[in-house]
Amino acid sequence: MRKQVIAGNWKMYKTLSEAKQFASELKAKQLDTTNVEAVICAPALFLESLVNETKGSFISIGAQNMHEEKEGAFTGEVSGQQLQDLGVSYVVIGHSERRQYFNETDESVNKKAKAAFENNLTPIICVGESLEQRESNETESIVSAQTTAALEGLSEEQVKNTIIAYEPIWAIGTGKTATADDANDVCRSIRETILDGFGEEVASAVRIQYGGSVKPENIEELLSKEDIDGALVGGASLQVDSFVKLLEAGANV
Ligand SMILES: O=C(CO)COP(=O)(O)O
Repeated sequence: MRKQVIAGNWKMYKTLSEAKQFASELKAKQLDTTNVEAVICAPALFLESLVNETKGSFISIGAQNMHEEKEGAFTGEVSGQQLQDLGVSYVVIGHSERRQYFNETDESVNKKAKAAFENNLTPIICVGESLEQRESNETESIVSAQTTAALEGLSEEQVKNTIIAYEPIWAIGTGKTATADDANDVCRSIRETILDGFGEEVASAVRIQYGGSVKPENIEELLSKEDIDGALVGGASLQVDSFVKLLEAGANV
């Protein structure tokens, strides 16, 4: 059975003191995390403090982006090497907000995925269609093309250790969630794309999250589906109580 991954994507929210407060409250919770991985993907500025605050606990820390080069004259950017050195263990790559506002492309996503593995970071690679694409029945072809491009040139072992987050753009921050069956159908099609490219063993190991208005009220149904192995959560990850409920749902699948 694949272990569930519940990751909070804090986006550009919280101050450092709020972030530290969140981590210390969450760490104090008694949670059985045998069947779930808990990840907080925070603004780069908070990563070092959060790694220190959560050391030895069930919580892992992730970044929300990285640059593909190891180092260089790239003002304002953060490298995989720098993240690894801080003790960060996950990195979100190709979030739709970065594709939309910061010119992230399938090609840069692929370069970043490779750089993540070079620095022992687990990539959470985001794919997803717009409302227009969904309405013209292009969802599976778009998502499949994004997945293929993102994973190009990775080894079987690396793909097994990749997390794919299926986030339909129209469901992000809108309160609209894909139905659990629709989300599962797209997650299954992502797994089939991986099966075609990398074979059965890899496809059955890779974890595929759903993201887009996930909250305590809808997570159980989503996680009950065969091909959904966790959630990437924005708004509902910002409060400790709500994040704990999401983790409990993951632990109880
Ligand atoms: O973009 C998301 C997570 O990466 C989803 O955000 P919401 O959960 O706020 O819809």
